[in-house]
Amino acid sequence: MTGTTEPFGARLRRAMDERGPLCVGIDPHASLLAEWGLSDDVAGLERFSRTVVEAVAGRVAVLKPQSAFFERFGSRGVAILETSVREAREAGALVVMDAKRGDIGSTMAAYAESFLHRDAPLFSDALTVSPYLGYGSLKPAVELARRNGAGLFVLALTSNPEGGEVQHAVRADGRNVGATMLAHLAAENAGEEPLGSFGAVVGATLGDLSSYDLAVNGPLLAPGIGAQGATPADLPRVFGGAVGNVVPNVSRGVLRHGPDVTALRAAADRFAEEIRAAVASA
Ligand SMILES: O=C(O)c1cc(=O)[nH]c(=O)n1[C@@H]1O[C@H](COP(=O)(O)O)[C@@H](O)[C@H]1O
Repeated sequence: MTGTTEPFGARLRRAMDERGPLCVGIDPHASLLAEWGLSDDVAGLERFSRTVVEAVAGRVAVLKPQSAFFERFGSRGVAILETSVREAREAGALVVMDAKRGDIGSTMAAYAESFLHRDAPLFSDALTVSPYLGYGSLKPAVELARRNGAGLFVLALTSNPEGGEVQHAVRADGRNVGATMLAHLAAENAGEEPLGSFGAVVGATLGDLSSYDLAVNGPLLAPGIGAQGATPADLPRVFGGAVGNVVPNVSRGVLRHGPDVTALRAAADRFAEEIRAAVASA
């Protein structure tokens, strides 16, 4: 299969192999707009996003716009998000929309239509979703993603210290909630080659995860490198044998080098090289 009907997992595997697995976040924090000498308004947002796309969309596998920073500006911010998604995809990057959606099934279907329907203005290659209304509540998103060659990243073991109170909670069967989400994803991706389209979010900050079965036959989006303290060198220790399926995300660690396009590119290239070396050493 070719084009957008080819499953996300296959497209992602190819992009990771060709470009390396780095995912750069487009996170236009107000503080970064200020550091870049931009105004905290729609014009500043547009300049910021355009610059990031121009700098890295032609060289990294994945760009991950964080929707909240665009929604902050209302409909005009969302219009810029639409443009960023389109331009990043045109430049050859896959786009993971970081909107962390999650709701009861019927409403989840509408969220899925917003990001995973090919005719939607915000159609993205994949979407981050929260399974904490129950993994089954995500079913409409799973089904629409499958039909459209898109993917999901399900929050399983998040990078923030507060996540443990939910994700480490132990169920009656002795398995914790995060591990349960990983097991659902492994079932979703069973038999898919070269890689399933349903990934987990697993923080790079979490230390040794050897008690978890990370072999979900899908990508593992790993935020936490850079500003949250993890480094590329941590990846083999944290992810063990699953490190080859890890998509490490760096947002502020790259973005703080802007607004100069060359400096942003150089920062992304440095992370990409450190990640390549770390994965190769595993
Ligand atoms: O889903 C995510 O991307 C995500 C999950 C998670 O567990 N932790 C986490 O930091 N993120 C996102 O990853 C990005 C991390 O940004 P930096 O800390 O600046 O690299 C932000 O956009 C977060 O919203």
